[in-house]
Amino acid sequence: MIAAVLGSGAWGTTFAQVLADAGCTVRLWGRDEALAARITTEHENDRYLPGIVLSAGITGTTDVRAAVDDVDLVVVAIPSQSARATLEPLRDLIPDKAVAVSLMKGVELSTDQRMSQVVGDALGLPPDRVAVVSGPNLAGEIAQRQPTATVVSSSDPQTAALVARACSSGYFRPYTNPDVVGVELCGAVKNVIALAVGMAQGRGFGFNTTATVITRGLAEITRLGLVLGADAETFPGLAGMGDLMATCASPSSRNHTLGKHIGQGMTLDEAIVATGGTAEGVKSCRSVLELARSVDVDMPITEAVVAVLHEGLPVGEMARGLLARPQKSEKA
Ligand SMILES: NC(=O)c1ccc[n+]([C@@H]2O[C@H](COP(=O)([O-])OP(=O)(O)OC[C@H]3O[C@@H](n4cnc5c(N)ncnc54)[C@H](O)[C@@H]3O)[C@@H](O)[C@H]2O)c1
Ligand SMILES: O=P(O)(O)OC[C@H](O)CO
Repeated sequence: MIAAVLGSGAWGTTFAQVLADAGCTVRLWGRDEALAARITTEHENDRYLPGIVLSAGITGTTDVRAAVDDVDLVVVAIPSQSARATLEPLRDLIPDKAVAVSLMKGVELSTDQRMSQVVGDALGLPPDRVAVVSGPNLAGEIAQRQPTATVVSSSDPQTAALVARACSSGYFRPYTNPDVVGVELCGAVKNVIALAVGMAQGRGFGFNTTATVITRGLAEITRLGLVLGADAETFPGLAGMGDLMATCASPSSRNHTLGKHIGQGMTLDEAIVATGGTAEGVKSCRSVLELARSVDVDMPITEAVVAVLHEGLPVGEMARGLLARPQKSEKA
């Protein structure tokens, strides 16, 4: 199979490597010409994955037309809020046989759409030609070929199976799941929960607080997902609990790290610079909250993250506010 990966950041480059190791010919598109040349000739992406020797089966390019010519897979790994504008000009260039794959974990501001919806809209593809990949997939570990599993989801089982075959290797094990809504919401909202965990840890709180935020975070992801038609079995799976555990535990998670900087007293601008890379939850917390409000779902942790990052709530007030809410049943 021939794959074009759009976005030569940490995850796009790592997934290009996964595809190459699984036997695909991979064209990795990015905007930086010097970096694209180094990917092709030196087999390295020193900006995002320093120290990793990339497979010789990956060619870097800045020519998006050439990248998608006659491909079987168009894989998208750019920040969620930039996806639509980047993809729309490619609408007439996607081969009839090709399937699009979103690696992004966000919700679009202004439309509140999940990224598979944005990709389908922007490229003019029906849902059965779009898949998503989401799970406990920290790029730095996978780039070192450490073993992990993931979830490939599409409304069309054949599309999911095709993408799973394309990325399956000795260290990367995809499971398929038809619940696109659940898989994508898990990926987007766990970033918001990881921000909250980071904030708590930055304030000096310990494991009980971390476990509380993760567990109640999963409860709020589940509440939103079920109202939007997701399958309850997705949430304790790899895309749900699996990814929450990885992102909330790892110091290499950008969302977790950014939250920690905020907890330690940085402003949002300072924390973005200190973190580097894309922390999707910073923007998606707003669209997730909007989505939740549109279907009348209570998401107190998400609401608190929005209040701290975008509405001036002092981070020291966050725990007090969450714990002062009225008593309720754990199952409500
Ligand atoms: N890094 C991970 O471990 C990881 C794992 C799974 C999913 N993801 C998701 O993958 C997506 C991409 O994350 P990443 O880690 O690769 O981010 P990154 O910050 O490492 O790289 C982003 C890439 O997108 C490019 N880019 C930025 N704005 C652009 C624009 N307007 N048009 C075109 N290209 C643009 C950047 O130059 C860079 O190459 C995010 O949605 C993230 O949540 C990341
Ligand atoms: O570094 P983060 O916080 O974007 O998380 C990376 C992946 O989504 C973990 O699965």
